[in-house]
Amino acid sequence: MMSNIDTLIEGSRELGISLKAEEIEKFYKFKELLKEWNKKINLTAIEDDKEIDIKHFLDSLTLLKTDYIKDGYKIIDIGTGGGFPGIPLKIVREDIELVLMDSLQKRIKFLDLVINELELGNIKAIHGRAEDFGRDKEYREKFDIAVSRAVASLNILFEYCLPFVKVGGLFIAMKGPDVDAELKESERAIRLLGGKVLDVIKIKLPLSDITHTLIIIEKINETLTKYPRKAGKPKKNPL
Ligand SMILES: C[S@@+](CC[C@H](N)C(=O)[O-])C[C@H]1O[C@@H](n2cnc3c(N)ncnc32)[C@H](O)[C@@H]1O
Repeated sequence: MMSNIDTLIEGSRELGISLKAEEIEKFYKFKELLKEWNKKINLTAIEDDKEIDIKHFLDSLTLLKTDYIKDGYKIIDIGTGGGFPGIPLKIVREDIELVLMDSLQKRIKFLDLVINELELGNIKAIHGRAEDFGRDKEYREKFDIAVSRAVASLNILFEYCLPFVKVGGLFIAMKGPDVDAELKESERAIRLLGGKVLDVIKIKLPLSDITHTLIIIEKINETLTKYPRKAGKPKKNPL
């Protein structure tokens, strides 16, 4: 059986990424912190080493299978939880400027510790709801790319995420294998928020038979000031 580190190395190679020794060390440290803190606060249901590698680390890195993430881009990870996909992305892409956002304070506290221990630069973790930050002028339409994994269904997620993206920028939703129905139901939301579907990419997770989907939305118009609506409203009454 492959050892822990082999899964990560082999799997990232399958994604076209060749990890440096110090990056592997950071993944390893991150995993130890994740497992340790998961005993105290709920961060992930996945606890097996190999599964963490595949379903958290490598899944996050599938973003780099696309060439949408350009050098020095300013990126926000909305509803990052235990740091996915943001932390793995930052470990291998020092060049990007990253904001991690989550509405649970305990998870932000954990991420501050991870950022510190892994000595990651040009990154911060902020506590709050997407609906509130999306109306804050320091964050609204300030990002080249917004990303989000496992946070809400698409019609809700677009209202959470598109307000952060600059016109000309992208929102990348990381989803499971079947997205057709969800995407169809969110056509109106995409349009109302100033977006347009640019690409739908199916990616097989390395060393597994799981297929995931990256939905790439281009921001073609400014988002109307009435969006996002008040905290809780997008989920209660999706567009
Ligand atoms: C199921 S977890 C997914 C975490 C991570 N993205 C992952 O894929 O492992 C969803 C996260 O989104 C956060 N969240 C849910 N609604 C939110 C909102 N309106 N604004 C900010 N964060 C939110 C939750 O606190 C939770 O940490």
